[in-house]
Amino acid sequence: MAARKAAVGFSKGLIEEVHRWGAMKQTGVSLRYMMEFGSRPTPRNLLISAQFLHKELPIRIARRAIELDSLPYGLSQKPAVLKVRDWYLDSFRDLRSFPDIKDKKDELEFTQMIKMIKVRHNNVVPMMALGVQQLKKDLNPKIDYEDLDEIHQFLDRFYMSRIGIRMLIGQHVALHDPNPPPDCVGYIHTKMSPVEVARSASEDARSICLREYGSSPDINIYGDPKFTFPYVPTHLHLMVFELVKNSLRAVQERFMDSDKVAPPVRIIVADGLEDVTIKVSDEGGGIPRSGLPRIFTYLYSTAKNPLDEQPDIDLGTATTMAGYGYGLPISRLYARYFGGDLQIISMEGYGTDAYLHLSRLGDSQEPLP
Ligand SMILES: Nc1ncnc2c1ncn2[C@@H]1O[C@H](COP(=O)(O)OP(=O)(O)OP(=O)(O)O)[C@@H](O)[C@H]1O
Repeated sequence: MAARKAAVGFSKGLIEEVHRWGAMKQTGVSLRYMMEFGSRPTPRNLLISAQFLHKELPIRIARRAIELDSLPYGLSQKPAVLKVRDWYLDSFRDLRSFPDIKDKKDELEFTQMIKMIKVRHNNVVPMMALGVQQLKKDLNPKIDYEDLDEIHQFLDRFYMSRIGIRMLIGQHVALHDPNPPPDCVGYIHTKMSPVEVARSASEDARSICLREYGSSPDINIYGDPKFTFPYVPTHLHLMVFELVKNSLRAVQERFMDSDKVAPPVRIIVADGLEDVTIKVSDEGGGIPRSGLPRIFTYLYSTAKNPLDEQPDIDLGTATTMAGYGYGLPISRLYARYFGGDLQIISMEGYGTDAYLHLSRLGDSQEPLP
């Protein structure tokens, strides 16, 4: 990275520091630990948490900055990717130039700073999507997507790391809330009802479907609404929303011109001892077996990237990832982040079942790419 002209504005010393920190070991945290630690947000614990982040965030960010700079096929040189890389370098510099955190005043200032870092990185996903699109334009039409597996693997690592960084920052910031909602520890709801979250995510997906098509299939949810377990509702909401949106679209497309009534999308919530599993089933015609390997990739999307036309639009408020073809791969990362997983089983000619497994124990460590 040191020799590259693109790293303009960043001193040689800083780039060397990035490499030093990028080689240090990352420390993962489990959901259970975040919950137990966060349940006592005393000034002393907030101080410990800030000191941990002061050391941990630059390590994680440095690794990403280095990787962003060594991507194959010239992806690192795409303007959108350079921009993302610069955001990572800016944040690394901000963190490293912050002095040791010794008291409450330092802690509050540090919290403000990481809050700002989180905002700086809001548009990383669409910006990287733009970079990938710029690359695809160069490589077309001879592109062999199998060769791009390296880029797919990189994006999986990159977005997984981003989920972790944003979780750590968001959690620390949220612990400062003087009046947290009942049963909430930062981002974690200690008594989250998956049925309730599935209901709310379904309603959101349904209203998008209504807006797009003028009508929408029904959604039936089966499961005990009183069953709860500790999880991050925003993560679950995002995953169920993406799955239901896909199902609604498939059913709608299949039945809108037919005189048959569209069959409902069915959501089943099962509470096992190890896993809570949420199945989203539709009769939207399924996915051909030959197409299945593609559905979890970042590189096949045919959707237009809005940034391509208006590079300066504010995506901070836009619906996340709408139309990038990122719904499934990103949802799977969210599931895996806390030790779960996402599987898609299809019956071509009939429909699709998505199995979303969430680990109930909450003691799996963050995956740290
Ligand atoms: N339930 C389903 N039935 C039929 N096809 C599906 C279903 N779920 C996903 N697919 C197929 O998999 C592709 C990838 O889905 P994914 O959610 O990752 O992206 P997308 O829906 O195209 O875009 P985005 O979610 O970003 O708006 C879809 O475009 C669709 O072709």
